[in-house]
Amino acid sequence: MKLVIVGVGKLGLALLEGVTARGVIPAAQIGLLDANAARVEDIAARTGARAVTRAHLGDAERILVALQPRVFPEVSEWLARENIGYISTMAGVSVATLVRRLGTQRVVRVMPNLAATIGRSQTAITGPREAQDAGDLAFARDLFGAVGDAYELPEHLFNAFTGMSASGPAYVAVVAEALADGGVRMGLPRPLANELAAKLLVSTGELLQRRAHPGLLKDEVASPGGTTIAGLEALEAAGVRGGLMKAVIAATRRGTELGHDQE
Ligand SMILES: NC(=O)C1=CN([C@@H]2O[C@H](COP(=O)(O)OP(=O)(O)OC[C@H]3O[C@@H](n4cnc5c(N)ncnc54)[C@H](OP(=O)(O)O)[C@@H]3O)[C@@H](O)[C@H]2O)C=CC1
Ligand SMILES: O=C(O)[C@@H]1CCC=N1
Repeated sequence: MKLVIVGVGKLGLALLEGVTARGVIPAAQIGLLDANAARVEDIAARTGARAVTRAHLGDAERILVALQPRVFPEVSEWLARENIGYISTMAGVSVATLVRRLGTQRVVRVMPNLAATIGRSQTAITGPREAQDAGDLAFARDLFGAVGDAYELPEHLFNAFTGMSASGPAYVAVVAEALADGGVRMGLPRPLANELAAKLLVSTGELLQRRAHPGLLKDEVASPGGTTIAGLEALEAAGVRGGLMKAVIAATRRGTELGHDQE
């Protein structure tokens, strides 16, 4: 097997779907291992990947660890194998901790996001020299490059990347929900409001990619004395900018805490 995914939860499944949809690795060469065996059997039947047990782990070329950080100390006791490269998506868990608990330098720390499922993840990647020499870093670059954009990032920036980009879909979903709530408050039917909110985020994202600065788009929309500037005034009064900045700061700090917990 080219890859075994250990922990087929929300992210593990998103990666599996993204990878198999793009044919990066044939589904039959991907193993799946999770605490919930029935769920994995289901996913295996649906995707063509193989449900495996701990006994199969030695057959893997590489293992992708997509577990919650809190279970890693216990799982690492049976996960460690010789001659296997590991790729970890666990928030906060450092390369040093991975190396110590897995007993190998062949570790790659990555931080994708749920958009992997549609091939639009932004994934940070780092790893030590041994992971580079063994081809593990190149493997991760190819894998995550196939399900979005891969960025090699110094490890000291990983928690900031996590707090902004990996947690980001949740913040943006809250923005979408709140916009739709505003529309409903002003009389729009809920299905229409939800659809408009989702489309606004997609179209605005595409417009932003064409402009040098988000402020330019904001200025083009806001007419003097018009509706938008009145809305923007309300946003500033509610402290929305500071709130979003604080969300990234809090999530980054939480990443640091999670890392200390698993050392
Ligand atoms: N969700 C996201 O958007 C992102 C998550 N991450 C990181 O990826 C990791 C996974 O996140 P996410 O997918 O959301 O988490 P989930 O809780 O959805 O997935 C973890 C999976 O691991 C399973 N599991 C728990 N204990 C064991 C065990 N002992 N052996 C095998 N499987 C086990 C869980 O089963 P059960 O539910 O039955 O306990 C679950 O299916 C986390 O470390 C997170 O920090 C990184 C980027 C984005
Ligand atoms: O909330 C979390 O801890 C994980 C890491 C980034 C996104 N989800």
